[in-house]
Amino acid sequence: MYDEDAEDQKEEDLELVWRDVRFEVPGKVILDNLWGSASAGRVTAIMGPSGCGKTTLLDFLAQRIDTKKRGRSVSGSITLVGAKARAAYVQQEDALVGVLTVAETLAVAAAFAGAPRSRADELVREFGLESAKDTMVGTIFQKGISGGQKRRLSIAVELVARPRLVLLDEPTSGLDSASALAVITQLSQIAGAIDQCKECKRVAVACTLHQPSNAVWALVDRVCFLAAGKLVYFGGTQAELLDFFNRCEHPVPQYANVADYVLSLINQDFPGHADVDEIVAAFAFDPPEVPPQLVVPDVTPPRAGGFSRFITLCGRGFKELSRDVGIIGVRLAMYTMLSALIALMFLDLGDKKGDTDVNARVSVLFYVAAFMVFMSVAVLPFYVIQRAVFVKERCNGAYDVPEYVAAKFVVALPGVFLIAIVSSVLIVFPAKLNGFPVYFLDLFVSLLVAESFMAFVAAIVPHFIVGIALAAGIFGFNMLVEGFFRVKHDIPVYLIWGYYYAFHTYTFRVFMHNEFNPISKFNGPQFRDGKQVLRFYDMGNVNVTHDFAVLIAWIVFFQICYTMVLYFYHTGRR
Ligand SMILES: Nc1ncnc2c1ncn2[C@@H]1O[C@H](COP(=O)(O)OP(=O)(O)OP(=O)(O)O)[C@@H](O)[C@H]1O
Repeated sequence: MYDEDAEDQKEEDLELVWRDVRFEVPGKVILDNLWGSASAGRVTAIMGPSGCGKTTLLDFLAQRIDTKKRGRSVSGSITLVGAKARAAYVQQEDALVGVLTVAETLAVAAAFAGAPRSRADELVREFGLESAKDTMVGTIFQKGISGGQKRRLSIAVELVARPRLVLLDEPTSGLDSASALAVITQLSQIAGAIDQCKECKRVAVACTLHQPSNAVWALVDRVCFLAAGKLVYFGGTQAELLDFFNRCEHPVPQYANVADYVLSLINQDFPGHADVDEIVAAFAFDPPEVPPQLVVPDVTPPRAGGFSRFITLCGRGFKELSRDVGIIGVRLAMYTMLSALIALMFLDLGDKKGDTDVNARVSVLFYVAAFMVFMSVAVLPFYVIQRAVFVKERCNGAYDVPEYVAAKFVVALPGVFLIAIVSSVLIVFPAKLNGFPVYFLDLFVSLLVAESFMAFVAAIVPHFIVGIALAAGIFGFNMLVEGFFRVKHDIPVYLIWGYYYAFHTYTFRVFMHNEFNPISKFNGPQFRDGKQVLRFYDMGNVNVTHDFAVLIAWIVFFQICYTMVLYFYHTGRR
């Protein structure tokens, strides 16, 4: 976005000017030679009927259009005149961490930005969020603050770093008229730096708006009306506007809501609209001359150091983990219940030495390697839900991809450890299986592979339902070829690659080796000792260290894939 050069910080006001903006996708011109500006101290509204290109224009101004996509043509200039400035973009959808309170959300935003904690308290007051300060934002399990409070919080989060240019997409969408007025009043005050601190400077605010009430309209200083991607009007909201529509022979009726009137004139989706092309042509207005200095490189917003951002991410992640029953509580309950049932099913198995007991041991180990690992799919929806927050924060420059991935991995460790230890204790001791430490470590590392795989899958799928289907399919295949249903030398040659590729194979082999290698005697006619069982399953030469190394390599591989997908595909550019 827009850069701030501290050395060159000028005191004068700034103005963002856009000219000749054109955006075309195959078969459609979405923005057609638009111009306009947003200047400090003013609220500029971008308005027009649904689908006219408001969000696209805002995305263009925020440099969030993916110009490299095939078939697209994007042109036009954005010029920042006057002081160099830092920009903030508030997207239409609220992407907030549900289990944090309002105060915590702002404190985390302040920590990412390297701003003092007092800045968070200031914003709580400025945005009228004091009564909801200690209330959670809200999750699918727990109702939190209201929609209006969420909107205000989303805006406040982006203002932590005191941007000089604020772009907002539909800041009043879904709000009742009183809340909408409160939000625009706040933005108007920020624009004019009214009642603000002495280091506050005037701010340029540009936002898209739908149907403003008269009270909201009175707070808008300039308006840019669009229709089907074309500029219908840009200028003041009072005499200048009335004058223009008078000249076009569409005078605004006395006492009418001006915005409603203009919107109904230019909305070509319904009958009763004016000849929009005529109005567009009538708006023959020369764009203002723009001084030559251009300041539009990518912005790196002010932020704390990399390690500090990583610590903030870990702190927030642990809070999420401890508060969101869905992430770990439900999974822990599932694993505990299932492990207890396994223990009941295979009670004292270690004391029994018949052939059917060999079968029971192999079965329980296969079941744990296959199904207990499979249950990791439960975490996938949470990764997908968290993605929206990641994209917003990354796009707004709060942190970079590597620290996010590293923090997510660190945060996952205690939960996976807890699940693995609870499950291992509940199964190994009642069933009297061998080698608790290796059994536990195998389950722990395998669950981490599955967790890393889920993170990767969650990053590549459009929706978690697709992710669950994809992960279930791949896990199903892995189970098929891991050496239980058919021992390695019986797997058809065209599927043997699956045996080596499936990480389940290595989990199962370590379990088997750990269980059967120490058993010196079986009573059955088929098996005399554990080594014979291992040979039967083509696992006589298993090297536990090698298999652990393969599992760890899978963790690293999936984490790298996860990082790459986030880096290249979740840029926030549309
Ligand atoms: N990448 C794209 N490819 C194809 N069409 C697009 C693309 N981006 C936007 N559009 C189309 O361009 C038009 C303008 O979209 P935009 O979201 O900017 O409208 P809007 O004015 O913000 O609408 P609303 O008020 O309903 O949110 C829409 O018809 C949309 O479908």
